[in-house]
Amino acid sequence: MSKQIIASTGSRRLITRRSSIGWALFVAYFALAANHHQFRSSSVAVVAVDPKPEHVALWLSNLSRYVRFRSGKFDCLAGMDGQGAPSESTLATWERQYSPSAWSVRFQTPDEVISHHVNFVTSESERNREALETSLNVAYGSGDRDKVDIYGDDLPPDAPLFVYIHGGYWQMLEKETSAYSAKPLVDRGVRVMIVGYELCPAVTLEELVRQIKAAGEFVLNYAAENGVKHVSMAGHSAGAHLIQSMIDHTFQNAVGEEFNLLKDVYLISGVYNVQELRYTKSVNKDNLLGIDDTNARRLSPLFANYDHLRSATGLRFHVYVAQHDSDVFREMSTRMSEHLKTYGLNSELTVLPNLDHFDIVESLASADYAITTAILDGIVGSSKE
Ligand SMILES: N[C@@H](CC(=O)c1ccccc1NC=O)C(=O)O
Repeated sequence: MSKQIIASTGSRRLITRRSSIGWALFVAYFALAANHHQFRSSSVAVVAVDPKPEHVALWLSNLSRYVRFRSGKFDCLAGMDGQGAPSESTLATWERQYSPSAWSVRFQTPDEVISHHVNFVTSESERNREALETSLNVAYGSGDRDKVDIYGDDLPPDAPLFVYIHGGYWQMLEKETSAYSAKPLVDRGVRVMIVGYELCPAVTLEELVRQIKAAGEFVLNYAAENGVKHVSMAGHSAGAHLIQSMIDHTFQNAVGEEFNLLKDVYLISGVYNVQELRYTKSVNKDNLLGIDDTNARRLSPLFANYDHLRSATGLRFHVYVAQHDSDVFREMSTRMSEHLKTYGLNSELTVLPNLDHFDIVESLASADYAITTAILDGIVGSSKE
């Protein structure tokens, strides 16, 4: 007994020295873990781990960014404001994180994922045009693509309205191939409107946001004129970005009372931060989106103010992301939902298992799919209130 006491007293200095070494190791481990954390949940700041000495400063800056993030003082996802272009390895990470087709586990190659998606959405949309009563190319603006297609036009004029804004990084796809959700909804009494819009680079992203606001005004006017009580709006990927950009303070003011007809917003695998996209060749070759240091943050819904929506009674956000979306996409959705909640808004995040960035919307062609039933439940739920 006394021997043990003597032994422990005698080794106290050693213990103290050991614990300093322990602390040093702990701090070093934490620095690496923080960097690794940023690598994984990379919308915080995607910086690939690189042991070169010039990256030590970057690690330290990432560590401080991580600490600021954990303490709630972090306010910029990319952390790129005023920091210039990313390193080559960081950019390579971003290219992959922002290439949804690289994350699908359904096919061997990203090209196969995309070509399957395009084939699927094209044939489903064609089928729906044949099967359903339509009113096509109803103009909301003067441009060639400033038009909507209406499905289920034989339903009563005041039938609930579902509006869909397709994705494709603001540069691909079109309303004609984006009507795959129509049948299960029309079959249950919901009129479906698929929004067309001009693509980049024919317009800049900034112009496109203005255009989508015109589409939104058109939709809500249409609803008001036809006695529609419930409008739901869904956007996929770039389309979710467009919805979140549309519903700003000016839009709400311009639309007036009719804004309150918008009840449910479905944000599916959305892009909510375009800052890193300034640099990615896969998305923004030759800056086809027209984003730069002056507008990238303003065009990123994650940094937008949604305080005005507190007055929008009964508005609910349903944020969905796929298990097989990339880290950046999952992080963006998580933070979008949290961001909305900070304004006291009703928002719920759902990570859908066994789906990727593409079948998360392809599945809207099925009546028993989680998002399809949520859309229908949202309408039935609202009518009971
Ligand atoms: N080049 C992209 C394509 C893409 O992201 C995409 C394709 C179709 C519909 C939505 C997409 N993503 C965002 O809008 C990819 O690698 O997956």
